[in-house]
This record gives sequence, structure tokens and C-alpha cells, in this order.
Amino acid sequence: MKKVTVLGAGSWGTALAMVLAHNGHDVRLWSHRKDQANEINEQQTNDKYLPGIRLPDEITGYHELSLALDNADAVLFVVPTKAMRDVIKQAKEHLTSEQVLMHASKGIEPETHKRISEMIAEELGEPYGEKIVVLSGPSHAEEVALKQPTTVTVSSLQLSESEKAQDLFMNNVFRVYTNEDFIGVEIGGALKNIIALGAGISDGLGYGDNAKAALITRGLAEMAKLGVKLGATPLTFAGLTGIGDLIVTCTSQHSRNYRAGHMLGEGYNLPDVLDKMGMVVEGVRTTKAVHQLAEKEAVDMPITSGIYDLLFEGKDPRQVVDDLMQRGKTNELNALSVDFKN
Ligand SMILES: NC(=O)C1=CN([C@@H]2O[C@H](COP(=O)(O)OP(=O)(O)OC[C@H]3O[C@@H](n4cnc5c(N)ncnc54)[C@H](OP(=O)(O)O)[C@@H]3O)[C@@H](O)[C@H]2O)C=CC1
Ligand SMILES: O=C(CO)COP(=O)(O)O
Repeated sequence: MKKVTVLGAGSWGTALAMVLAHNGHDVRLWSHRKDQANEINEQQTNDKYLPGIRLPDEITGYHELSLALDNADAVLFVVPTKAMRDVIKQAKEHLTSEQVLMHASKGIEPETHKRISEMIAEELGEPYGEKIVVLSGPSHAEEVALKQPTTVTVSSLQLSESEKAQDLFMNNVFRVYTNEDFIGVEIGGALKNIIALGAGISDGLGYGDNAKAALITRGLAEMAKLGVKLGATPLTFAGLTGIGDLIVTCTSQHSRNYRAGHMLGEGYNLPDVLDKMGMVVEGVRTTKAVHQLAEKEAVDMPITSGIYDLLFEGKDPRQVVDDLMQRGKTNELNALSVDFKN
């Protein structure tokens, strides 16, 4: 049994805390809201984020960060990307380099274009940067909390750290693979949220399965193009953190990104959509970050670019689709084929 601290008591932090608790670990679930930590301890629930679910007794809610992190064997960061730096800074003085250090969030920082592991490494310094583990893959919190079969991938620059995370989380309904392509695993999880917004928009406009299949496959192509440019292995995009997470996010009502996109397609404006969601929609900030990053890296990402115009330039969703359909002629494997041959 290990002492594991989960920093972030939203849907995903709570569901992953449940997996760890089912594996017999002593789990401290930290919330920045005292009332939420109290609810976890007094009622064994987190009703806003996982309604109707009773949390196992092995989970204790914490509001004091120093207490939550005291003597922890492993620490999992799982707050929205927007809050990540703030939480890392608060946690820093209570961390030790012996701990297994993990994150399970999905996003890219708009101002810096950094992945979450890069943000953590930058804030915590060298000894930590080498050993951070990312956990990603097709995994809706709602299904994980119900112990429905789920597969995810863990990755780190050090395989031994990935294996420690694999041992912490793996059980007979939560299967954990390792993958040494650290960049690819993190990029796939972040970028699929942009495409999930697109799938929702398409359905919200009333377009059919053909359009959604096109978005998923051409979306995957542009995710892989940028990922490979940044140093990822192409095949990772054919795995759980690429096509796997695209499928689960682009086709499910559980996905906040898909649902937000659906409302945008129906004609709601962005502030109203985010207000109605009440939970993080990572794809919005990630679209901004990736739009800038793609320009910097000279990678053509037409779907991301169209979604950026819709979200931030007020472009009509139908016009975005029309423009995507009427781009110049091209070859399906353009830009990808060279990298796959290497
Ligand atoms: N939900 C899912 O199924 C999955 C989510 N993820 C990823 O996990 C990450 C977290 O998402 P998720 O748990 O779903 O998000 P939710 O919107 O469900 O919850 C976010 C949590 O973070 C808290 N929070 C917000 N700001 C801060 C802050 N400054 N300091 C501390 N805590 C803060 C919120 O508190 P408050 O209630 O006060 O707002 C809330 O508890 C995201 O990157 C997401 O993409 C990955 C895989 C699956
Ligand atoms: O990442 C997820 C599933 O793998 C959850 O996606 P949403 O944030 O869109 O709900």
C-alpha cells in the first residue's frame, strides 16, 4: 500500500482517486475548496463532479496542501491546464525527488505552447523534469468511477517511473500500458480535444456520420503532423492516446469538449457555452495554443485553424465547414508519408 496524493478533486481527479483506492492505496484527494474536502470526508461523495457515486473509505479529502502531501509516496497533478502552474507552485515546497510524480491533465499552455510535463519541469527544476509520468488515453471519468473496463497509457523519460505508475493504477478493469514516446502521448491527449470540439460542432450543425468520420481521421492526420514535428513517434497516434482518445471523445455525450462543440454548432456563443458546461473544456485554450504553435512550426492544420476562427474570430460554423471542404486538391498522405518512411 502506498500513500498517494491526488491534487485536483474534479471529475478526473476523483475517478483516478477511486482507482487508486480500489487498488488498496491510502489516497489523499486535495481540493482547493474546503467545502468540497469536507463533503468528501463527511458524505464520501463529490456530487458536483461525480453525482450519485459513493467514494471508497480509503479516500480522504484534504484542503491543507502541506498535510495532503506529507510523506506521500506518489503525487498526481490533475487540475485543468489553466490552474496547473498555480498548483505546482503551491505544492513545490512539499515535494521530494523520491516521490513518483505524475499528471493526468490534457492541454497545452497558450502563452508558452508548453506541454504540461514541460510546465511541471520548468516550475520544479531538473531532478523532477526527468521523471514526470503522464497518464493519458480514452477514459471518461464517469465510466472509470463505475469500474467499466478502461485502458490508458503511461509515459515518462524514465521507463522505471512509468512502470511505478503502471503498478499503482493497474487492476482488472483499469489496464495500463507503458509507451516510451513521452511527447506523442502528451500531444495526443491534448490535441484530441480540439477535434472533439469539431465533432460536436459538426453534429450540432446537423451533419452526419460521414462528416464526423472525416473530422476524426483528418484530425488525427494533423495531430500526428504536429506531433512528429515536435519529436513524437508517428505510431503513437494509432494507439490509445491518439485514435483511441479521439474515438472516445468525438463520439460520446460524456465528453465536455464534444458537448461544448455541439452547442456551438447549434448557434450558442462561446461564453454562454462555457457557462452552461460548468466544467473544464480544455479544447478551447488548446485550440489557441496549437493554432499559434502550428504557425511557429510551419505545420498546416486546417481543422484546428477553422476551429480557431470559429472560437476566437466569430466565423460562422457552416462557413468553416464549407471552407474546409473547398480547400485545394491534396494527397491523403501528404506531409505524413515522409515521416512514416523514416
Ligand atoms: N473528466 C474526464 O473524464 C477526464 C479529464 N481529463 C483531464 O483532466 C484535467 C482535469 O479535468 P477534470 O477533473 O475533468 O475537470 P473538472 O472540470 O471536472 O474539475 C476541475 C477541478 O479543478 C479544480 N480547480 C480549478 N481551478 C483550480 C485551482 N486554481 N486550484 C486548484 N483546483 C482548481 C476545480 O475546482 P472548482 O470546483 O472550485 O472549480 C475542480 O475541482 C483536464 O486537463 C482534463 O482534460 C483527462 C481524462 C479524462
Ligand atoms: O479526455 C477525456 C476522455 O479521455 C475527457 O474528455 P472531455 O474533457 O472532453 O470530457
